[in-house]
Amino acid sequence: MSDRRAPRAGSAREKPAREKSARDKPAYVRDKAVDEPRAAARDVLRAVRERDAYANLVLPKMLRERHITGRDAAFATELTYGTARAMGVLDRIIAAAANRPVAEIDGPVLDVLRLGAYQLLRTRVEPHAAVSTSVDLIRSEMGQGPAGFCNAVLRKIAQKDEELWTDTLAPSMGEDPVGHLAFRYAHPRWIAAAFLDALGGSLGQLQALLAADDDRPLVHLAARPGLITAEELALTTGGEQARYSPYGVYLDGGDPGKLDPVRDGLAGVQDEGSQLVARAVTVADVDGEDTGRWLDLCAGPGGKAAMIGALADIDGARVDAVEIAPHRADLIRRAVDGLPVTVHVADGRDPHLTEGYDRVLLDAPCTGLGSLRRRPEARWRRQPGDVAELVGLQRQLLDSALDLVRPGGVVVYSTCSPHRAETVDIVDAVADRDDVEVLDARAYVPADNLGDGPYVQLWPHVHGTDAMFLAALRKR
Ligand SMILES: C[S@@+](CC[C@H](N)C(=O)[O-])C[C@H]1O[C@@H](n2cnc3c(N)ncnc32)[C@H](O)[C@@H]1O
Repeated sequence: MSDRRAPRAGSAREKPAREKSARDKPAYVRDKAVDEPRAAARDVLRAVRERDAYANLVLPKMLRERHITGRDAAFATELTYGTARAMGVLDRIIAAAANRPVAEIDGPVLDVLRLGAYQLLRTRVEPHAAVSTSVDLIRSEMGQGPAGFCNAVLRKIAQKDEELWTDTLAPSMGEDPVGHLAFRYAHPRWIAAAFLDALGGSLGQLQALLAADDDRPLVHLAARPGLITAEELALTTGGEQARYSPYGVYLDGGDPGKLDPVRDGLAGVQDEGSQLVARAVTVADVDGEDTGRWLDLCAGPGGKAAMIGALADIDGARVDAVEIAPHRADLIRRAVDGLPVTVHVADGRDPHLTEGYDRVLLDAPCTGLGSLRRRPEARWRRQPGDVAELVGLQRQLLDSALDLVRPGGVVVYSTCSPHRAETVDIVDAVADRDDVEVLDARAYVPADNLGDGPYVQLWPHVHGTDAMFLAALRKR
C-alpha cells in the first residue's frame, strides 16, 4: 500500500514537511504533551462511539467552541475523519496487536488506540510522536495502567506498516478479492460486494471506487442560479469551476461556512452529483405545456429544493416541498427562504396534495452508500438489513410520485446510493406499469461516461461526485 502512504517527516520536532500536493496525506508533527487537536479528535470519536453522533456535525462545532483554527483545525479534521473512515480496519489491527477483541477494551482507551493507530498507519506523523501523544492522552485522563496498555499496543502496531498489516490480516486477493480490497480501502465487505454488483462485476473499477471513497473529498459549492454564476463564485472563493454542473465550484478544503457567498445565501455546500440531479428535474422533457407546478417529495434538509426553487424562480414556476420530519422541514424553510417554495410536513406516500404536477423529484430516503466519503463513520454503522428496510418505502414513495405527476409529466427518481436494490430494482419494478415510459436520463445530465442508459449512475472514481443514481420516468 505504499502508493497510498506519504513518507514520514524526519522528526517529531520538525516543522510540518512541505506537502507535495494539496491532496497529499498531511505531514503535521506536534510536540506538545496533550495537544488540543488530538484531544478534540479523541472527543469527537468518543461522541461517535457513545451516542452515535455524526463526526462531521460534532467536529466543526467543537473546533469553534475550543477556538482551534488554522493548521490545528486542519490536523484535528484529518485525524478525526481519517480515523472514523478507517475504524473497522483499525479495530482489526488493534485486536490483533492487543490479542483480544476490541469489545473487551474500554471505550475511552479504544478511541485513543484508534487515533494512535491511524497516525501510525495512515499519516506521516512520526511513530514515537503518535505513540507518546496517545499515551499522554490516556494517562492524563485514566492513569498509568491504561497508559501502559496503550503504549504496548501501539508499539506493536508500529512494528508493521499498513501494507504488512493488510498482508497479515486481510484475505488474499486470490482467495477473496472483494474481502481483500474492502480491507485495504477500509470498507465493510458487504458494502464492497454491493458496489461490485452495481459496477457490473469489474474488480478494477471496484478498486478505483474504494480508493476514491477512502480519500478526502473536495468541498463542492453550488452557486444559487439567478444570484451568482459559478464563474463568479469560483473567483470570489478561489475555487475551481466544476467539471459538469453549470453551478458547481470545487474547493480544496477549509470551512465553507466562513465564505461570504455562503454566508450571504448566494451559494451552498452541495455535492456536484446532487446539483446534477436537481438540474435534471428542471430540464427533463415533459409532454405538453409546463404549467409550473413542481414537487419535491422527500425534500429535507433542502439542498435540492433550494436549487430547484431557484430555477423555478427563473422559470416562473412554484415548488411544493414535502418532508415527514418536522425538524428537517425547518431546515428546508431556511434553505429556500425567498424562493417560490412551499414546505409541507407530510408523509410523501399520502401527502394530501392535489395531483397534476409537471415535474416531481423523488430523492428517496436511502442507505447513503454513495456518499460514504462525506460521512466518515457511516460505512461502519450501516448494516445489510438497512437496505431491505428501505426498499419497501422507496417503492411506495415512487408509486405516490407517479400518482401525483400529470400525464406527460416527469418523475425523477434518485438516491445517493448505488445499491441495485435501491436503484435499478426499484425503477424496474414500476417501469412495466402501463402508464410509465422510461426516458433516457443521460439526456438530462451534462456529464461523460454515463454508460448505456437509460438510467444514470454517477461515481466518485469516474465523475468525482457522490455515487448518485437517477432515473427519469414520464407518465403516459
Ligand atoms: C435523501 S433525503 C432527501 C435529501 C434532499 N433531497 C436534499 O437534497 O437535501 C430523504 C428525506 O426524506 C425524508 N423522508 C423519509 N421518509 C419520508 C416519507 N415517508 N415522506 C416524506 N419524506 C420522507 C427524510 O426525512 C429525508 O429528509
